[in-house]
Amino acid sequence: MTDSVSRRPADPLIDMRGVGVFRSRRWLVRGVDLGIRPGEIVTLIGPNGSGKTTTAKTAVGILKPDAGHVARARDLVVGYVPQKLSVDRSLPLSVARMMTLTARVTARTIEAALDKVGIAHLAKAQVHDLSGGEFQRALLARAMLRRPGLLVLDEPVQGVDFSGEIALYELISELRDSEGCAVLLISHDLHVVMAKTDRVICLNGHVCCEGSPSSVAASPAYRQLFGNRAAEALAVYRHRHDHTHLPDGEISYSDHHDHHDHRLGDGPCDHAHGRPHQADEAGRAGGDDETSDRSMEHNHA
Ligand SMILES: Nc1ncnc2c1ncn2[C@@H]1O[C@H](COP(=O)(O)OP(=O)(O)OP(=O)(O)O)[C@@H](O)[C@H]1O
Repeated sequence: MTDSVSRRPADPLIDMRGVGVFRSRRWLVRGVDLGIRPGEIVTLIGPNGSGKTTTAKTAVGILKPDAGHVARARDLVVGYVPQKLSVDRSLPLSVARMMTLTARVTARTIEAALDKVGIAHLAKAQVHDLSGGEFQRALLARAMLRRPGLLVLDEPVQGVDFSGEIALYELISELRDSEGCAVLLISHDLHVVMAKTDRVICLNGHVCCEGSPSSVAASPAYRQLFGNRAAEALAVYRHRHDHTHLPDGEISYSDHHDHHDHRLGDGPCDHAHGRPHQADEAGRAGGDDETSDRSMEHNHA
């Protein structure tokens, strides 16, 4: 069920409760709670196929949930940059022209939008000549033309090298500040993206855990993994995986709770009640740690 609600300033832009998406006789995601407030940067992380794109698409209304409830602010404008884009980069197409494919805008508006993302000088360049980072910036500029209240970026650093990744995340954070939009980011990059993220949600068919990156970045375990230099600029998220994913999408908890109740909230996470794990202020998550194992694989620092 999907609702649209009129919004007071503090209300969430998106509020998903117990959302499930069922396709091809299985739950792609199940029991997902996700809230996005105005101006917030929320990052969805998780392994391939863990349901990040499915969750984001359901959040913005591209997919209809088969269970649960999604409420969206009635006046919400979404700028969505998908993971795969239908722009054929081999066709002759200038950057400025690409900007007009999804919106009727003046040359001046295009120039201003490209300027905001630092590629005003590339307006006449061919899309197929752009570097990975420049292309992502052009896509960002295009999405911003709608003046979105929520910018959704599915893997925005594809084809971008490590220093380009950092610059792009910085740009996303600057855009949030200058344009006042919330951002929903999807990323594999556990370590880089989180320095610019307010809240991280780890997905694996359901919400495994969530928390603030700063609490995690302060963790001694993180410094041990990535070193002090990395800790200053980057952050990683650790969590205790204390449950088993059953084939039917249900979650079995080691503490005998065989159904889950993954409520989003600001308070501490109580695993005894089957809620997603939340790192404490010192970033201690304890237990076995598959997320930080993955983050080690992604560490280019
Ligand atoms: N329409 C569909 N019908 C059946 N299965 C689907 C459909 N869409 C996605 N899936 C499957 O659902 C799972 C979750 O897909 P999704 O794209 O949401 O994952 P993801 O976490 O974004 O993955 P990645 O990091 O690889 O992009 C995958 O196993 C995918 O193959």
